[in-house]
Amino acid sequence: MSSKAYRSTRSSENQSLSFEDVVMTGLANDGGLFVPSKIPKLPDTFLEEWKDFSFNELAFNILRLYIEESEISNSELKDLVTRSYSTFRTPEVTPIKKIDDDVYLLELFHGPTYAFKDVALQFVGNLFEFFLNRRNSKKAAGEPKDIITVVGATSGDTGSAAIYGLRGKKDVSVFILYPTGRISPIQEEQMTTVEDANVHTLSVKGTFDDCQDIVKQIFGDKEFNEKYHVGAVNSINWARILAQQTYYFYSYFQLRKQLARNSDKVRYVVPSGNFGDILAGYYAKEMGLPVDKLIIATNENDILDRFLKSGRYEKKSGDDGAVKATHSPAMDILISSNFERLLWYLARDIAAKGDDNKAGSTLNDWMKQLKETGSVTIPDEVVKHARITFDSERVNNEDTVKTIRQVYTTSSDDYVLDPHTAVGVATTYRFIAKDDKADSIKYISLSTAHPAKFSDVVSQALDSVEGYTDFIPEDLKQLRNKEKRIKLIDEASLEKVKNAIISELNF
Ligand SMILES: Cc1ncc(COP(=O)(O)O)c(C=O)c1O
Ligand SMILES: N[C@@H](CCOP(=O)(O)O)C(=O)O
Repeated sequence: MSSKAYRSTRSSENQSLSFEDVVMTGLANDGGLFVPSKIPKLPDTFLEEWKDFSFNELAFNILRLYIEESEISNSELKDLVTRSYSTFRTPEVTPIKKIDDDVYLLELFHGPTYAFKDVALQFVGNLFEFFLNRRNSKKAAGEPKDIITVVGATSGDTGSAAIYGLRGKKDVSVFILYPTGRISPIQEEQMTTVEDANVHTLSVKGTFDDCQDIVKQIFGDKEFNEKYHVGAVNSINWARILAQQTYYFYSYFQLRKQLARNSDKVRYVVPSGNFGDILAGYYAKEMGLPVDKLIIATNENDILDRFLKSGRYEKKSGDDGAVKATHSPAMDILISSNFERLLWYLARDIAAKGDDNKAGSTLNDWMKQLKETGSVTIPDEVVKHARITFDSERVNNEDTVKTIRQVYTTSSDDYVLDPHTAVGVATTYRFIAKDDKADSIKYISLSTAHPAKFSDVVSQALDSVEGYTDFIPEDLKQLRNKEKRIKLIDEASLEKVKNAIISELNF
């Protein structure tokens, strides 16, 4: 099987789907996520040959390993990459920033919506347009055109990044569900002030998990899907995970250049919720990028940290089992959808001894158990295997605030972290405290959003520090003066969301 052919994590039959199929379908109709069963290997010479590549050149080369040339030619792919990253505020797209001798931040917030999601969603927006244009240009006059109705769930950042990636695109409508009152005011303004007629925001009374669940149910609704051609912008869409791999490579080479040596081990620390961002790092490592460890940093919604420590994947948080509202709200998630992709590889390589189809049926059983009982215990040998690559920590609100203050007061340039990034940096410092000093280890901690998006928490951390004044980029400040368009859905109900979508589409 080629690395450019895809299958569902829940299928126990041979499957070989194209990149276009998986991008445009989003979620498999058996409820599984699409994966390339074979992860491509980097060319032997990549460390030397790719080290001076620009962000765009690296992105092109990585994407090429996963997409057939017969689907997207070299010149088309180069054009998609160039257009996607021309919207960033820095030519480096995702620069790294040294905050002390052992810690570097990977700044992923230089795109249009100031969040790491832009790296993938600028590309995904252009991909949807590319595939739709090509399909529609082949239609005879009078034949109905292909359209896509994107339905996404957000805990704050995916929504605006998707909207900015898709606004005004021909034949695309976008519906974004977000939990009422559980996103920051700027995030809400970013999503609801966009005037393009193809953009719709639905504020749903419930949690992010309710919104994500409704989105997945909409994908499973055959009749609705056939009529409206539902598309995904969440990281259930493989193109999101693929595009997020680029910055692991780019940051690795930037670090090597700054250190001017190759001897140190490199670890990535990733503030995690839906497990998409760190999963991109897993692919990069499996492809051959020399990464020592991938470290999951969770807030108090800690399903991932609990899994690595106990082997039990269990949907609960806090004493009452409900999702906690934390200082890093974009990670207030009980079930991490992309974890299923990692479990598939672990099941295939360990429990199913390399058999793709057996891995599909194992995964299906695990996911059924999780749905029916709220938890699943994964076999020991599988968990042990996961621990070779992954480690984890859980960071509470107090430590999040402390870390923002610590980095601001100790950095030479008064550096301000956003609270999600602070969860990662707090985790990084805990690992440094327990490191084996015989080894030289460098940490790249992912900085996933601009602090201005979460100014309440940042103010809580820094208002009492002498000399601190908050900084909000001018374009974000301007949003306050714009009119908001919000449709309230007063219950987390599939029917109510579907009806809202249908009535907006027919308006
Ligand atoms: C700012 C921020 N940091 C971290 C995360 C967690 O990333 P992931 O859901 O890919 O694990 C999110 C949400 O996706 C986010 O918006
Ligand atoms: N934190 C996310 C939640 C959705 O995750 P996704 O990566 O699957 O789109 C957000 O900000 O919306």
